[in-house]
Amino acid sequence: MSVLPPVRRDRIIAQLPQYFRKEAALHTENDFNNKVKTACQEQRTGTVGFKISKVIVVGDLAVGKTCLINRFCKDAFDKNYKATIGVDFEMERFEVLGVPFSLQLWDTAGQERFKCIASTYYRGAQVVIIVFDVNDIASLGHARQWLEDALKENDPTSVQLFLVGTKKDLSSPAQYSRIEQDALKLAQEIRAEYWAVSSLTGENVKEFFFRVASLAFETNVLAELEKSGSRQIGDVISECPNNLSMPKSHCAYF
Ligand SMILES: Nc1nc2c(ncn2[C@@H]2O[C@H](COP(=O)(O)OP(=O)(O)OP(=O)(O)O)[C@@H](O)[C@H]2O)c(=O)[nH]1
Ligand SMILES: [Mg+2]
Repeated sequence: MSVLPPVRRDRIIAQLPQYFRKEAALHTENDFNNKVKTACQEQRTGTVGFKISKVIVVGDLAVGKTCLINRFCKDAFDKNYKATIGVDFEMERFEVLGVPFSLQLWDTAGQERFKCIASTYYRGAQVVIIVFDVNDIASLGHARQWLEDALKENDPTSVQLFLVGTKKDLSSPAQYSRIEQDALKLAQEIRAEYWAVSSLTGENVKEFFFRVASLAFETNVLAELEKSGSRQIGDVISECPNNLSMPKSHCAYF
């Protein structure tokens, strides 16, 4: 039997990391959902501790998808461009509110000729991260197409979306604030949470991935609680004679 090493100390999340911009956040609560906190304290998180959530990272070629993942996972930055061919992935293990939780980060190719291979890996994603370069308005314009492609393979109602602008270090404050207006507008329209980062300096990179891990974790725990809640109700109903659809407390049989 293989025993996993403990989660790295710098991957422990004890509090909900805050959003980047209030106008485009998946939610604006200051803390984890109370039901989630209680479930974690009482160790009622079901299978979440064994789960690996799939995250796909998509966007135009050379916008900085690989660098973003490498900055977080390896704390490294390469200034030379090496196109991703097809896909690549990294595993990241976290501990959220004392519960182990893993993200599988799929780095996909932005180049048209590799897109076909990459898109076969989109299926089963819980999180979709659409990346654009804050210095290249065209890459923001293509975000909708990337989203459409990613959602073809997934259930749009259950996917958590993030829109991330990269290479913030190359942009002047004035240039940046212009593109941010457009990015915020798009993020609101597609219901994505917006972030701007620099993989060169590391600005906001860890904060961003901690936010992704936390929101994915929270959603998983809530889904698990809902599932176990409906299972209990379902079990009780099936024990009632003559298919009487009433809760156990109201069932004359007991
Ligand atoms: N200054 C700066 N350069 C960056 C940043 N992120 C990426 N780059 C550079 O942008 C180029 C492309 O980065 P990649 O991460 O390889 O781009 P990609 O999106 O993975 O590209 P594909 O794999 O072809 O889809 C490289 O030369 C990186 O060094 C950043 O935050 N700041
Ligand atoms: Mg790449």
